[in-house]
Amino acid sequence: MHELDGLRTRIDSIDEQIIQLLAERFRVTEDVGLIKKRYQLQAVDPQREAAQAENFRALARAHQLNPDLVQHIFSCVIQEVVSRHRILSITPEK
Ligand SMILES: O=C(O)C(=O)C[C@]1(C(=O)O)C=C[C@@H](O)C=C1
Repeated sequence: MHELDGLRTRIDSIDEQIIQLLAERFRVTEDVGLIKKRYQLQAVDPQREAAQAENFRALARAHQLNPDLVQHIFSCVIQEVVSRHRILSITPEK
């Protein structure tokens, strides 16, 4: 159906943009991980995460999204970042 195809094309394009931004975010957090390793900082920063959570929820509400859903999505992303930082911290330098 032509009507549906047009909408699906837009969805695919939005999904691609989300993935590009996600990849960019992981590149930035990789740099954060290197700094944390250099200064022997903890992978998790609870204060920073609490501030981010407040911001995510406010942004979600401003965009008429479910704050719990947005929080959940970012929690998954941040969990992956923390796990990468932990691996990086125990990986010997080349
Ligand atoms: O800002 C940091 O300290 C990060 O390591 C990045 C990040 C994030 O992905 O946003 C990940 C883990 C921290 O607990 C807080 C935030």
